[in-house]
Amino acid sequence: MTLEIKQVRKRFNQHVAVDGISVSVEKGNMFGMLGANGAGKTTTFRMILGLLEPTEGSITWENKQLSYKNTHLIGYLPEERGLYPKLTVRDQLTYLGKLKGMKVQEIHKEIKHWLERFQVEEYETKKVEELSKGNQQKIQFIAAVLHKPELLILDEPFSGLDPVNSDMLKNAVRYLQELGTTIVFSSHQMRNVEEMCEDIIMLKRGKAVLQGSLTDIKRGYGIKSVSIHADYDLSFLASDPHVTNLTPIKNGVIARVENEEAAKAVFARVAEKGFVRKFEVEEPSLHDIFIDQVGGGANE
Ligand SMILES: Nc1ncnc2c1ncn2[C@@H]1O[C@H](COP(=O)(O)OP(=O)(O)OP(=O)(O)O)[C@@H](O)[C@H]1O
Repeated sequence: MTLEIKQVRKRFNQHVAVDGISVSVEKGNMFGMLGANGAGKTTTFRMILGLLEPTEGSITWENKQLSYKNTHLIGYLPEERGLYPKLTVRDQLTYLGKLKGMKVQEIHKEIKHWLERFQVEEYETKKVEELSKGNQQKIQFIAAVLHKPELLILDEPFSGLDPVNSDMLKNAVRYLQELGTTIVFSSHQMRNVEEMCEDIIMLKRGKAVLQGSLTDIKRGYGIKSVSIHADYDLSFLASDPHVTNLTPIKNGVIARVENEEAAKAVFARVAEKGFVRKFEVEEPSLHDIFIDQVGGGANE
């Protein structure tokens, strides 16, 4: 394991923001941290970065205690973006690269590479304040990865980006993962997490309510979504004891059931009524699981 968070608690006066979480992330993995607003994600990131001290527990990177002095190892895209508006993109990135101990020549090589990758070469000599919000976000991302960190922490990296820029950033994150970077990110957009992460933790008021491989979580999660198409009215399923929620769709319904046994019982019922055109049991989406576990707050 590379990043090891063991039984970490963080208390602010009487308020427990993170309540005994343990997380292990292997080298080169992409790990998703989920939770509603105020669940404790940013506090956990700040503890990983050594900006906050855990009240209890430990955080290690390759078995060594992490501290703010390890910043060359870590890249961080904070949730609250902050660049110097009056500086040009090149001066800004050069300044930040120097803080990470990079040589100017190396910094300029990396700046060129990243500006080209993000198709914003023409902004190199522009002031940050002249850039759109989405383009500022790309620059801030570059600032986080310029020094080729081993561990990359991204707090809501895709928020506020249009679909094209969001894909561009996702590809950049995948590219860094291929180079061996360990990546931890938070997102309220469940689809992004489904697309990108192998393992996740879902926090609720500082506690882990779900944790592990995304595939196992989905497979093992009781609730299933059943898509049913038939030529007759399926609204009678709304009162079926096995159906917890029924949504009409074109040509049929989506029924939520607790488990496979319930799905079988529903199938028997609809088959009894007549010909079933489609009966498909799907794993729940991460969005469904989030709503079920955390009770709202996922922005899709
Ligand atoms: N410095 C602080 N002092 C006191 N309370 C704090 C401090 N920082 C965070 N908290 C509290 O800790 C809890 C967790 O906050 P945190 O910012 O970690 O949540 P989050 O999961 O990142 O939320 P969001 O999705 O809104 O960014 C919140 O209740 C917050 O008010």
